[in-house]
Amino acid sequence: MSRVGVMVLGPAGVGKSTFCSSLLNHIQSIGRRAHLVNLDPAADPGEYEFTVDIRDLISLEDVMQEMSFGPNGGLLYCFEFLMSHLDWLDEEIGDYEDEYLIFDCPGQIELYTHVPVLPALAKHLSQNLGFSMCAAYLLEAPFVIDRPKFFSGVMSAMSAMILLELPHINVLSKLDLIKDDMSKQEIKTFLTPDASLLSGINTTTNPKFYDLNRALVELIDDFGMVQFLPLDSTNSDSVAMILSYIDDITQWAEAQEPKEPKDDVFEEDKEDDTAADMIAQLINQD
Ligand SMILES: Nc1nc2c(ncn2[C@@H]2O[C@H](COP(=O)(O)OP(=O)(O)OP(=O)(O)O)[C@@H](O)[C@H]2O)c(=O)[nH]1
Ligand SMILES: [Mg+2]
Repeated sequence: MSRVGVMVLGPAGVGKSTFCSSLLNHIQSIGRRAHLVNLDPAADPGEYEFTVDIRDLISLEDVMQEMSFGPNGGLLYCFEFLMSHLDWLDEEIGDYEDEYLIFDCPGQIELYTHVPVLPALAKHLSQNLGFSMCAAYLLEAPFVIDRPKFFSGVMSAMSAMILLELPHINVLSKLDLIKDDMSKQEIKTFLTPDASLLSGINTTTNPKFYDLNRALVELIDDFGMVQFLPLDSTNSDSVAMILSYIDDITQWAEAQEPKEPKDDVFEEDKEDDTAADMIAQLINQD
């Protein structure tokens, strides 16, 4: 028996809620159980059907009206309020077993870079409620194909990875919007960033930043943990491929009924092939 929690993170508008909904639909379509948990106190009312919704506890609109906070201060207040009412969350989450809970998070970047509320929440879910937690950090492809923006996105992804200390995948969303306009090789450079990015970024920045560019590229290369999975939320195969990675890092399969060792090996090989095929197909590779 196990329960998995996926925190879907990333800057504003990158496609988090769309991905959460596509992931939910896909998990349900393959006969598994999943639920959406909304952690965005400013989400549009009625856009998606959430099983658990922070707006039932506190909404940003009320906080801004009653406490005279602005949107960012109000959001932090909402999270602090949630952290001091975790018994509410525990009760709402209940006793789901063998299920996925998909946490749709707000797009305010400070939540992933230096405010410690999300790490504290993730810790509560894993240590006190027994969730196998992971993070999916989204950056949108049309934004990050501009090299300097790609670097700022990668730094924010690394920052979330370090702050949250969770098993982590990075996702390059909205790939459908760029894949016809870029070469396969270029897209691959963004999916698996390495030292070859340096020449690309130097052509678009002032020479006085070359040393900084080199230091950043070396940091990303040395860190060696930044890779992106391609996502087109309208393509169910793409969502299936990302789910196979989430299953892997949360050890979903291991927690299910034991299988014959021979079957296990076969299934693992098959899954790896499917993921590699899918990535190649999404970036139009042979
Ligand atoms: N073409 C394309 N558009 C997408 C994709 N995913 C999301 N979008 C669009 O991008 C816009 C923002 O999507 P959301 O899912 O609301 O993004 P979000 O990250 O939840 O936004 P915030 O919660 O405001 O931070 C919407 O218009 C979506 O339809 C995708 O894979 N491809
Ligand atoms: Mg959203």
